[in-house]
Amino acid sequence: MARFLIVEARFYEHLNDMLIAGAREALENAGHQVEILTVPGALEVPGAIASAAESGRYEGFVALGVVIRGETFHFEIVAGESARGIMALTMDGLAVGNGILTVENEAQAIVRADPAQLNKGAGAAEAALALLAIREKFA
Ligand SMILES: Nc1c(NC[C@H](O)[C@H](O)[C@H](O)CO)[nH]c(=O)[nH]c1=O
Ligand SMILES: CC(=O)[C@@H](O)COP(=O)(O)O
Repeated sequence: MARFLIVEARFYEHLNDMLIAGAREALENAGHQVEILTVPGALEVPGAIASAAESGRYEGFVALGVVIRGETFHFEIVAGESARGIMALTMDGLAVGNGILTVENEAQAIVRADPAQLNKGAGAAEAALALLAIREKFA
């Protein structure tokens, strides 16, 4: 049993609830413990994971959120920088699955977040599980 922290950017509540449901189910079905930490937006996710990792309380992390393209360049900043921050944590050796959707519209997000459709929350949880297994293999 490992302890996982889901860090969710609660920018689009209804979409996040679906991502969380998928991720939680995947982790709990695999026998792991899950806690949830909520931050305002995708840009806060990497920093929150970094702070939680310092506590030493968690073996793995799942980043969840939705970034939907608006009218300005802001989309590129939020989507790119959140992914860059999460990748930096991964390269530092943390087991982090990235389930922050970066989409053109809400319809694309629903298909991807819905556990009955593409279930990207579970996909991110499975990625975190895979990285944790690799960490343990080379420990
Ligand atoms: N536009 C979206 C954001 N923007 C907010 C930022 O993530 C951040 O919270 C703010 O700039 C304060 O630092 N966040 C999302 O998760 N999704 C979006 O579509
Ligand atoms: C992440 C975004 O791009 C979005 O929410 C911001 O929208 P806008 O570019 O229309 O200000």
